[in-house]
Amino acid sequence: MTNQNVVVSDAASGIGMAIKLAITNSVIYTSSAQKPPPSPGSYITISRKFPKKIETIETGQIPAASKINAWVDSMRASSPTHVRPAASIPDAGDYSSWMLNHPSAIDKFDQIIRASEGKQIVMFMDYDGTLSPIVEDPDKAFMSKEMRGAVRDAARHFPTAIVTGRCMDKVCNFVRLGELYYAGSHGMDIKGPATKTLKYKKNNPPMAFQPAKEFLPMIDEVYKILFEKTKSTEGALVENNKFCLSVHFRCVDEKSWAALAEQVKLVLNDYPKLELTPGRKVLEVRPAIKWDKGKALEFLLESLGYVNSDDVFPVYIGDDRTDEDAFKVLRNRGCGLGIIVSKVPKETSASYSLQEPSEVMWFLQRLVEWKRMSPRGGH
Ligand SMILES: O=P(O)(O)OC[C@H]1O[C@H](O[C@H]2O[C@H](CO)[C@@H](O)[C@H](O)[C@H]2O)[C@H](O)[C@@H](O)[C@@H]1O
Repeated sequence: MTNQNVVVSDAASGIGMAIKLAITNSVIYTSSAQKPPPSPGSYITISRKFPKKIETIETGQIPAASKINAWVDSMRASSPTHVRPAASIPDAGDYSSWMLNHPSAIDKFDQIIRASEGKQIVMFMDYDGTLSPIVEDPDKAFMSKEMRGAVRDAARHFPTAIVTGRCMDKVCNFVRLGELYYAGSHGMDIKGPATKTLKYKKNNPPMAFQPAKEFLPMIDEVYKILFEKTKSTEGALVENNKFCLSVHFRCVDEKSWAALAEQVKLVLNDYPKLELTPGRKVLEVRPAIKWDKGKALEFLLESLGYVNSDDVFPVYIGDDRTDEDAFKVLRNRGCGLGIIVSKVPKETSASYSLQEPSEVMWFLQRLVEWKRMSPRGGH
């Protein structure tokens, strides 16, 4: 284990202790020794539970062929267009028994509302495959006007965050709603709403957090190398998501997947501080630090002042493997719930399911309608 990638440090430690994070140019200093002079209004006070430092993860060396095959299988399995026999999904069982364990969040809407009683609902949503349908060209993954309206309405009543693998600029361009919290690059680029005052909160202090800032030059370097190495593979696409990269396989002939994955891994062998994770017909290159969508969810909850699990009911909706980190956090905290967006049985820590983005929209609309009708009139 190496500590070279530590970007957050804290002279004082202690669970649940209130600290002040000084935000300067999106760098967070948590030790008074390192802090630049305070400027008014540039602090957020959060009750912290975070590690003193964000540790790196050992990524190991050249993977065996079995690992490449596992990635390829995983990418194939998470494809919505790939028809698979239920028996090929380990431990998932068939669809109906899977649905017993992960019932529709629409069918169980009343049950969900009862569970949230007396608590502040906080909405977390993934972008691709959750708010926008999966399409071949990542630059054309637009969300519909109706979906934008549903998310806007949700944000009027509940703190609402988008947690995505996309870089901040891209997701903001797609969503175009200033009243949301955003966690781009798989939670490695967090910012609060541009809108000054929201209904559910009197003050919205400026918020920003970039725990992998020091990886920027490395990510840029690897982007250029991967771009060069993969350009001869028809259909391959490397997307720069600022703190992460996505190598897209969706338009590559499946027969070439293993070779492409091998090529990517060979490049990564020279960068042990980066790791590879499979997604929906994509291999994600990420800094090997202990920070993910689950940590981003915890950070946002605590920044919003919801330290106590009894006061808050976080709802996280997502469709991808990277969303599992957030589902696990909710499961372990024993508060709120995870909703997986999937038409097929999947191994998941989510407790409910929705089939596709149109159902996500419906769920959001129903939630807003319920809030409007509730006795406290949307508070
Ligand atoms: O965390 P997310 O918001 O789900 O982002 C994960 C990746 O999503 C995008 O890729 C996926 O959607 C594309 C557009 O529909 C699709 O072409 C691709 O096959 C999917 O993997 C995005 O392009 C990636 O950068 C994100 O990391």
